[in-house]
Amino acid sequence: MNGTTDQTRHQDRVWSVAEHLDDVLSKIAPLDPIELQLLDAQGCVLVEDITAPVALPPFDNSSMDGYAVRAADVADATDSAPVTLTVIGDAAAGSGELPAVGPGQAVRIMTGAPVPPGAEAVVPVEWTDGGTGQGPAATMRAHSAAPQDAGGEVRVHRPAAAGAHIRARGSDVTEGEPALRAGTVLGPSQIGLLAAIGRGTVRVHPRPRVVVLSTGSELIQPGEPLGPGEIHDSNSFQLTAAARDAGAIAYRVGAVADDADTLRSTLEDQLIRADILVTSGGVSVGAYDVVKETLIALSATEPDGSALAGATVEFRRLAMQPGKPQGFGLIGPDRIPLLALPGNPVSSYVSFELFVRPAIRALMGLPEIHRPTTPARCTEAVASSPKGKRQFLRGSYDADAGTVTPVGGAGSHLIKAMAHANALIIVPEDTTEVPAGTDVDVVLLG
Ligand SMILES: Nc1nc2c(c(=O)[nH]1)N[C@H]1C(S)=C(S)[C@@H](COP(=O)(O)OP(=O)(O)OC[C@H]3O[C@@H](n4cnc5c(N)ncnc54)[C@H](O)[C@@H]3O)O[C@H]1N2
Ligand code: MOO
Repeated sequence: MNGTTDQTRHQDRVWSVAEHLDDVLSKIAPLDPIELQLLDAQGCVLVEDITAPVALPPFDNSSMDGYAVRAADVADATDSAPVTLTVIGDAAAGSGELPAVGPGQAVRIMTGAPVPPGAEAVVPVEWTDGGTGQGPAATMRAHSAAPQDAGGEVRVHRPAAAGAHIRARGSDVTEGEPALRAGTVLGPSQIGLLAAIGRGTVRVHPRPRVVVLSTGSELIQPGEPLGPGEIHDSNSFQLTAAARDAGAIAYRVGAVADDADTLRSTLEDQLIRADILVTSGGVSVGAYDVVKETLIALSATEPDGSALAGATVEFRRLAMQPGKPQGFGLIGPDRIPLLALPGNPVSSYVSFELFVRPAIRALMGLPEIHRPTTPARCTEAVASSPKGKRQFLRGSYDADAGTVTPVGGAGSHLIKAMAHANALIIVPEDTTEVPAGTDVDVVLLG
């Protein structure tokens, strides 16, 4: 295959945003499931149906601090004629051995403690004198200060029907019941349920490991002083943060100089820990666009067992602004997806949001892979938008007002405007201006 001719043919064609996205997603499937500890599985998609091996609650227990009693004993209790019961002991949460409650007896019981045999109801402490003999109590006295309250007598001022203030075994989950279905995204409450039914680990699609690599000989690590012509590497930070935000485990590789050998060896080194590779810069038509040069060369090489030969990365122009030049393909023996994003900071971030984020979420098997889009009234006019390109302008979306206001201009170097925006305003391909007050679609950035 003649790689250069092939690439030239692809460069003649302009791809729509949807075509490029479809191409990326068509080559991505959810990662093979693995067994993870509960907290490591947060945000991941369950791949197994989970059946509860135990009932929840596992035993009848009290929902109040009070006294476990026989219902008939307290049926006639009133403020003016309290019923006096003999306290035969305490049932605290975690109590294993419980005294049996006979006629005329009560067990002092704490919230969550098992209901002792013989008891049918719990009378809250506020409906009793708490063992003090001094009228209705507000609380129990601490066991350390008043150990005698675990015995003696209690006066009950109100009746409690059978079952009152008792949480029945299995009233939440019955043993053998389906607890969670495969496909569930594990949030805090799902993780809580899994823990409650005793699961320590679960099978999920793991979070993808995303390696972010910026390129450019002008790039300096933040914190270091700049020399002539140099700028700080912001893309690798922004993209790594975006990868994390999308749900990935992200690794940031410091900026690689515009040198083919360095780029090749860095890619080789990074492949081992990547489920997806993201590069920024070097994809345009300049004389030092090393990402494009290197990956086209590797894609023109037949697979030969070496780490990078036989890659299938294509470079193409998209009908969008920012983000026109893009590269995408598979690389390495494990056919790792690589997305080569343009270097302009807004271009790389917008490209990430549109193409890399859905790819990460597809690798996780998530049901929702795209950012939500909503209509909004544009408060200001957009004087011009390039014909034939879908433009993504930075915007400030106001959910209460249902409006969006453009932030900064269209320039793909406007880092501050991006940082002050919370949405992308979509100006369709066939729209060249947007009068103030027009309804537009906006992508909500979180
Ligand atoms: N003759 C043409 N020139 C350009 C075209 C074109 O069609 N014809 N396309 C323009 C468009 S659109 C874009 S987008 C850029 C893409 O360029 P590259 O991907 O090759 O990116 P670089 O040249 O490496 O950098 C562009 C710009 O962004 C700055 N940059 C790069 N990396 C970082 C980083 N990690 N952190 C912060 N800033 C970064 C870089 O210094 C440049 O200013 O090409 C246009 N040119
Ligand atoms: O995509 Mo370039 O992204 O228009 O600056």
